[in-house]
Amino acid sequence: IQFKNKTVIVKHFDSFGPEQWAESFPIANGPRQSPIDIVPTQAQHDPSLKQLKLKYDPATTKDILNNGRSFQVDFTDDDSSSTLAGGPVIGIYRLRQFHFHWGSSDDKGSEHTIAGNRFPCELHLVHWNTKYPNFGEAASKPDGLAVVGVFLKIGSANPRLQKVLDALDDIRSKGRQTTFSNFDPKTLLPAALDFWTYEGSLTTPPLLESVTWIILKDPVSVSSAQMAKFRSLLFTSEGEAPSCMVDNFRPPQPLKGRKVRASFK
Ligand SMILES: CCCCCCc1ccc(S(N)(=O)=O)cc1
Ligand SMILES: [Zn+2]
Repeated sequence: IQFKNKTVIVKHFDSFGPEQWAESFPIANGPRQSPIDIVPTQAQHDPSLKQLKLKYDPATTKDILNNGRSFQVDFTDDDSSSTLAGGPVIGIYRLRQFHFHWGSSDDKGSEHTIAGNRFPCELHLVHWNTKYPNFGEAASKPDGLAVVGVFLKIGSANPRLQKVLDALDDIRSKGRQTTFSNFDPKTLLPAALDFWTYEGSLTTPPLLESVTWIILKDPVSVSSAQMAKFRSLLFTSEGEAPSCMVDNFRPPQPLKGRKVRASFK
């Protein structure tokens, strides 16, 4: 908030897109920002990368929330019932939440792109390193977070998404939250867990450079009708002039010399 000749200028991230974030978060122009454009021919196959080990317990599902930027399904993370290990990471990372990014039309929406190709939607499964006491602490460490990214491409309706999409009616507006239980995020993943990996950041403020990104090569399907359901959410709270929650993706950022490794040939 700035006071200028007695008028108040209030800046919210939500009403200021990615181009303005650097004003409040200089790290927006940092050396390891996300997302990036992945160029498969320039990724280096690393045979030393381990197999990705994802172990999710549906009983850790806590709730589903519209946070005004996306919607997320939260998981209890006070024990290691739902974890990520192997792949590029050392140690055990606990699942905290998953959320999505999508466009106002099917030709855009993903944050990462593949050789310039955009997908209509991208799923992020957010995990934190158990060498730190909690998510908030981990979020500020260079090896604190690991996010698995999954592309969604237009095709047949995805039955695995339906339980999530059916809950959206209860969380249309910012700040709305409802119970959500017994969900296995593994059902949202493709059959093969081949991935690209690189060191990056959160893709929304505070843009902290604490994320080991693990982007799955194979997309999962979503139908255009299901995409319309995502677009029925609102950025705005009840009582505010409604604004459809669409285009909540940050565009690709400069690679700045980083190497992208592939787990597959
Ligand atoms: C100390 C508070 C940090 C809150 C960080 C919330 C957040 C989580 C994941 C992502 S994303 N899109 O990179 O997966 C962005 C933001
Ligand atoms: Zn995200």
